[in-house]
Amino acid sequence: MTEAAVRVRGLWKRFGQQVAVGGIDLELPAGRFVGLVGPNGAGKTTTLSMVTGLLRPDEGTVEIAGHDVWRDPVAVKARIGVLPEGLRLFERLSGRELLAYSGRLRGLPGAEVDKRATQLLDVLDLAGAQHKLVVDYSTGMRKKIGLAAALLHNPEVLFLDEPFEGVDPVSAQTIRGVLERYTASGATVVFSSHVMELVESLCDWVAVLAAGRIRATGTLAEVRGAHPTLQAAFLELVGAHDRHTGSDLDWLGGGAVR
Ligand SMILES: Nc1ncnc2c1ncn2[C@@H]1O[C@H](COP(=O)(O)OP(=O)(O)OP(=O)(O)O)[C@@H](O)[C@H]1O
Repeated sequence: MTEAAVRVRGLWKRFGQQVAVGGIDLELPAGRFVGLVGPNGAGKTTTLSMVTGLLRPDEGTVEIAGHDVWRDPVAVKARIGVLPEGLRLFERLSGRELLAYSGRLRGLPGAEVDKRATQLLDVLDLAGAQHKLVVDYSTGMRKKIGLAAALLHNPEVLFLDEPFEGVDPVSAQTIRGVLERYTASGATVVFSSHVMELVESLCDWVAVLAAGRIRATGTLAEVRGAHPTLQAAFLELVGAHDRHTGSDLDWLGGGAVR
């Protein structure tokens, strides 16, 4: 049994009366492609923010590769890469300058940063736009340059919050290829999504979150159980099958003006 990449115990976060994360225990195995899935407002972003040291929990602990996120932040930050939701980048740098800056900030020698940046820009199909300012990048290009910056120091664990949102199928395929290559080398990817088909096709390990609590964890096959798809299992786990489907919106559609 390999060491857990991420170990979360008793994690809580409240925003006023709102419980965003209500006591999460979670062990994410190393070397896996892990999907953190849940409906809107389930607490995925809040959980990932606490796990990566961006938001202080009210209660609970998080360890990454055996290091406590809040007691040993430098060791943790050296081992992780993060592509957060609503990624903020230095807009007035070019893509290449942004990578040079990230690499030097991580303590990599200049020549190594140059080499890795060239390779990442190439693989992510950004070589042609490397001298363009980030402010002029499209949504997909921003995700890709953010991913390159998060990978440059070769982290053990990569956290991605909705990495495919706003990304066209070609760029999504490119990102996917890079992530598959990365996990094949033994690294761990943890990404959040509410797109079940994507999680089902990419992940081999899944944690289902709803209303701030973990509803199921395990391999894709374990979480799917007897259901034909992860989507069907997910709808049952989050209790969505009970929800009304808009049958009382009797005024909607048909085009008739009343
Ligand atoms: N800074 C904040 N202040 C107040 N409430 C917050 C804050 N951040 C999150 N919340 C609330 O906490 C809950 C969990 O939000 P969170 O963004 O973690 O969910 P999510 O699963 O990432 O959702 P989505 O898929 O829609 O991005 C929601 O009810 C949200 O309104």
